[in-house]
Amino acid sequence: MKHGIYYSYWEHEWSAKFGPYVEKVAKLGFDIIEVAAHHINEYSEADLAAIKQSAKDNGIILTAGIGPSKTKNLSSPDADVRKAGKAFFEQTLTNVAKLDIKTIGGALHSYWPVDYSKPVDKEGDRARGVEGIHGIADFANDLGINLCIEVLNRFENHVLNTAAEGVAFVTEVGKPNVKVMLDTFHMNIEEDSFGEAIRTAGPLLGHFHTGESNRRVPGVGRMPWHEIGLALREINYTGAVVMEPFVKTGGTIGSDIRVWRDLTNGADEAKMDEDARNALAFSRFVLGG
Ligand SMILES: O=C(CO)[C@H](O)[C@H](O)[C@H](O)CO
Ligand SMILES: [Mn+2]
Repeated sequence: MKHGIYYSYWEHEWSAKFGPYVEKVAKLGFDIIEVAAHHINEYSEADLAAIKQSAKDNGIILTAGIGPSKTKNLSSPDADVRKAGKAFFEQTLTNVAKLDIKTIGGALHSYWPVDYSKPVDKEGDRARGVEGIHGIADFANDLGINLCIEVLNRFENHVLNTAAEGVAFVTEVGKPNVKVMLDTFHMNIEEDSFGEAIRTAGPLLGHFHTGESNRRVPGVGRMPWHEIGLALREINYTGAVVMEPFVKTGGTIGSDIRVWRDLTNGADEAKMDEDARNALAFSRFVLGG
């Protein structure tokens, strides 16, 4: 098991440059940095080459996260949007591969966060989502990338809210590089049992996000970490465990994540770093790896 952190912990915008964080997370002791792929198509070839080299020099693996915008929604009822989504993913995956990234996770099958001022068509969106993911899976596979379909809570997405729904979706897609992704923050809202949800995903679990129920770093709240660690060991999970803390107000990240109060307790960057380092030690101990 390898442990990582989403660099957005320190940032306010998904567009924030992730290059400088490679060295920072290495110094904190992480194995992985997760980067936002939302704006990767704006990086130059030279930028991508430099980041890849920095990861190599620092012994860091990169993974990618993405919340596709409404205009790139693979499950949209509008065929032009689906087409734009496919083109966007092909370009994004091509650039992601330049960083040797083997895992991209998020609401790849839909868009995020969902606009609930419009009527919801769960069945239709799900069917088009299966088709959309099926349509980009081989492209990703040829680049050596796994598509990890994130199960989100009801307030952020309607298509997949439970591990069981994630497993049914991924099974229907039926491609070896399309996997289920779970996140303890979302599971805490939707699942009856953390252990059971992880066992339900079993060998299909491709990526795992962690955070407390208020999205603070693992180890400071009331998440049942021992139960989660036992279940991950039971299914012999050897993939990435990426903590995804969101503690700062402001910017697009603050508003997309609905962070309306300072969850850092006024921490400066040094204290944020220390919190991340402590959360990593806690995660290695309780979850393994
Ligand atoms: O858990 C999440 C959203 O609540 C997601 O992992 C990411 O934050 C989102 O896809 C943006 O990268
Ligand atoms: Mn997540």
